[in-house]
Amino acid sequence: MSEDQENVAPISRIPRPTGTSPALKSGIPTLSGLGLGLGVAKRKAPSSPIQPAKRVASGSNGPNSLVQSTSTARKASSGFVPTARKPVSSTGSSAGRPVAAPVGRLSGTSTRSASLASTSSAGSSSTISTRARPAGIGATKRPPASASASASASTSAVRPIPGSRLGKSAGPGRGVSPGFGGVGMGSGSQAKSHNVDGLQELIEREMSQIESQNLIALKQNADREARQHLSAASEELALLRSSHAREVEELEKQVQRKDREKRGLEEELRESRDEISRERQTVRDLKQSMAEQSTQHMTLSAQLTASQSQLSILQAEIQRATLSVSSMKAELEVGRQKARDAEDRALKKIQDAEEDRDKRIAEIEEQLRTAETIRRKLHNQVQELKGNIRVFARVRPALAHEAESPDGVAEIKYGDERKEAETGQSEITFKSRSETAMGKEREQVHSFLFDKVFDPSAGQKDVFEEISMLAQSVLDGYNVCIFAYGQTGSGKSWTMEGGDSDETAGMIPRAIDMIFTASAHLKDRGWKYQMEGQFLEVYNEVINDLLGSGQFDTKKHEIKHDKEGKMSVTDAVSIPLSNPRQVHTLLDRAKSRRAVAATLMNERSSRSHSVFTLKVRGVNPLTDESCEAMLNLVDLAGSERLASSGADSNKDRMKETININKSLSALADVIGALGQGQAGGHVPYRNSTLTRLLQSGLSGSSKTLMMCNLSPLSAHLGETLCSLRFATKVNSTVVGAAKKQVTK
Ligand SMILES: Nc1ncnc2c1ncn2[C@@H]1O[C@H](COP(=O)(O)OP(=O)(O)OP(=O)(O)O)[C@@H](O)[C@H]1O
Repeated sequence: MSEDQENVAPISRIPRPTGTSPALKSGIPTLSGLGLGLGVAKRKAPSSPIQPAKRVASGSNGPNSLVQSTSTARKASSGFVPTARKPVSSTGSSAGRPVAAPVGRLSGTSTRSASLASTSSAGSSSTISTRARPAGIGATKRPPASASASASASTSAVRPIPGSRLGKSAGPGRGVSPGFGGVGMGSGSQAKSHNVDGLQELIEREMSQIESQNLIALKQNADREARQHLSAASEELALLRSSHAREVEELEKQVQRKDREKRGLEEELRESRDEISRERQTVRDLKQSMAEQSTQHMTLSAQLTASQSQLSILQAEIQRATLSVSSMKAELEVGRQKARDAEDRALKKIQDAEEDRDKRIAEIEEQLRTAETIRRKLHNQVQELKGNIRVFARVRPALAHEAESPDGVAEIKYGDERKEAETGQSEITFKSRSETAMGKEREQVHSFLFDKVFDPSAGQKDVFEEISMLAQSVLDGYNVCIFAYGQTGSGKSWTMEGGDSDETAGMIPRAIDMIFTASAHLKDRGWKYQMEGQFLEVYNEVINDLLGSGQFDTKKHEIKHDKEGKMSVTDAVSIPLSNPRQVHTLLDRAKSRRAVAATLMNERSSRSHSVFTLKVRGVNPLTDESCEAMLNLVDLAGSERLASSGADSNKDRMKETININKSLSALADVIGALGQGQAGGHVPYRNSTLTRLLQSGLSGSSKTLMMCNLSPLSAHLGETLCSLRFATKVNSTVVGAAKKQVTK
C-alpha cells in the first residue's frame, strides 16, 4: 500500500461522529467559516507559495496543502527537464488521484469542517497534506539541477488532465530536446534559449490552466462536500433544535418545578421562622418560668429548711406526745371501764324509763279513751241540750230571672245576732199585706223562731258549720236525719246536694267528707270504720232505687225488719265507700237516674222524696267498743198546697200531692212523737212509706234536723208561710219538750 493510500483510506474510514462537535454546536457560523476557509485557501495559495511549503517540509498538515503542492509544482517546473515527462509512475498516478479522490467522502464532519474553516488550522486532513508532500519536498528545498526527480512528480501531478495543451506541446518538446543540441553556439544558442523560454512560458500557462482546473474541481468537490455537510448539519440542526426545544421545555418544567419547590421552601422558611419566633417566645417564657421557679425554689428551700427545723421540733414533741399517749391510753382504759359501768347503769335507767314511759303512755291512752268516751257523752249531751230535733230556716237568694217578678221580693227581716246569742233562737219576720172585708189594706207581720235562720247571703259552708256536729255524732254512734223541707224551687236540692265546686258543694258531700276525715283521725285512738251508701226515692209511696242497674228502676222494693229490729229495703243497692270521691260518683249516678225518671214522669223529682243513707260501722279493738249508726239526708218533695200546685185540675198531680201531704204529715207526727221523748211512747212510723223507711234513723236518741227552705219572692209568700208554720210545729214540739227544760 502506498503512502497516499495509507493516508486516504483512514480518512474514508473515519466514522461519522455521533456526537455533536463543537463546531456544529456553534451552528451556521461554523459553516460560513467553512466557505471562508475555502476562499482563504484560494487566495493565499499564490501569494505565499513558499510559506506553506515550509510548513509541509516541517511536517505541517495544513488544509491548503493541496494548493501549496500545486504551487510548489509550478515553482519546481522552472527546473523542468524533458526527462521529467517519463510515464507516470504508480506513485504519480496515486498522486493525481486526489483530484478525483473523494475528498467529500470525508466522513469526519468535525475534522473536515476544521480543515476547511481555517487554512492555518493544525487539525487539517492528513490525506491532502500527504498528497502534497512529494511535490513540496522536491519543489522548495532542492536545487533546480536536482529538480528533475521532483519535476517528474510535479508533471505526474499535471498529467492526469487529459486533452490539455501541455500534452500537445509535449510532443514538440520531445522533438525539441534533440534539436537543441543541434543548434550552433551563436544565434543558434540564442534561438535555442528563446525557444526554451517560450516553452517554459507555455508550460507555465498550461500548468496554470491545469492548476486552475484542478482547483475548480477541488472547489466543486469541496462545495459538494460543503453542501452535504450543510444538509447533514441542517438535519443535525433540526434534530438539535427539537432536542433543544425539548431541553428548553424540560428546563422550563424544571424551572417551574424549582419555582414550586422554591415557593414551598419559602413557605417552609416562613413557617420555620414563625416556629422559631414561637420557640423563642417559648424559650423566653421558659426562661422567665425558670427564673420564677428558681425564686420559688429558693423560697421553698428556705421553707424546707424552716420546716426541717420545725420537723425536728415536732419529732421531739411527738416523742413526748407518744409518751403522753401511752399514759393516756392507760387512763383511757380505766375511763372505758368506767364508761362501760356507766353505760350499764344508764341502760338500766333507760330500760326503767322506757318501762315507765310505756306505763305512762298506756295510762294516757287509757285516759284518752276515757276522755273520748266522755267527749262523746258530752257531745251528745250538748246535742241534746241543743235539742235532738232542731229546725233551721234558710232563705234562698232571688234568682236573676226573678228580679222581674211583678210582686218582687217579699219584705223579710232577720233577728239580730246579739239577741240570737242570748236566746239561742233566731227570728225571721215576713210582712204581708191583704185586704179586709171592709176593703181596707191590712198589714200583717209573721214572726217565727228557729234554732238558726240563714239569710240569702249564707253560703253552703256557713250552713254546714251548724250541721257538722251532727255529722260527728254519726261516728259516735248516733243516728242522724237531716231533712230539707219546702215548696218546689225553694232550694232544697241546692242545700242537700249543691253545685259541682267545693264552694257550692251541699250538705251531703260535705257531711261525707267530714265523716271520712274524722274517721281517719279516730284511727289513732283505735277506731276502724266501714261505710256504705244507699240512695232511694219515694214517689207516690213507692220506693225506687237510684243506684240500681239500668236507666230506670223497675224492681219492687219492700221495707223489712229482721228479728233484731234492723230495717232493710229489698233489692236496694248499697255501695261500700272507701273515700269521699266515691260519694260524688254515687250522687251523679243518682242524679242522672232522677233526670231520666223526670223525663218519663212530669217533674217527678220535685214530687218525690229522695233519701241518701250513709251507714257507718265502727270498731275499737283497744276499748272493745263498737258502734253502728246511719246518716239520712232527705230531700223532701215540694210542700205546695193543692191549689198552688195545680193538682186540683190534674188527677195524677192530685194523687202526688195527696201522697206528699200524707207523708209530710206523717213525718211531722213522728217528729212530734219523738219530741215528746216519752219512753216506750208510740211513734207513728207506719203512716207513710217515708216514715217507715226512716224508722231506724228517727228512733231512740237520733238527732234530727229540719232545714226549712224558703223562697224570697212575694209571690211565694203564702207557701212560704205554710212551710214556716209546718217548721214551727216541728220546732215548737221540740222546744216544748220536757227534756230540754229538765236538763236546765
Ligand atoms: N242558697 C242558694 N243560693 C243560690 N242559689 C240557690 C240557692 N238555693 C236555691 N238556689 C237556686 O234556686 C233554684 C231552685 O233550687 P232547688 O232546685 O234546690 O229547689 P228545690 O226546692 O230543690 O226544687 P225541687 O223541689 O223542684 O227540687 C236552683 O236554680 C238553685 O240553684
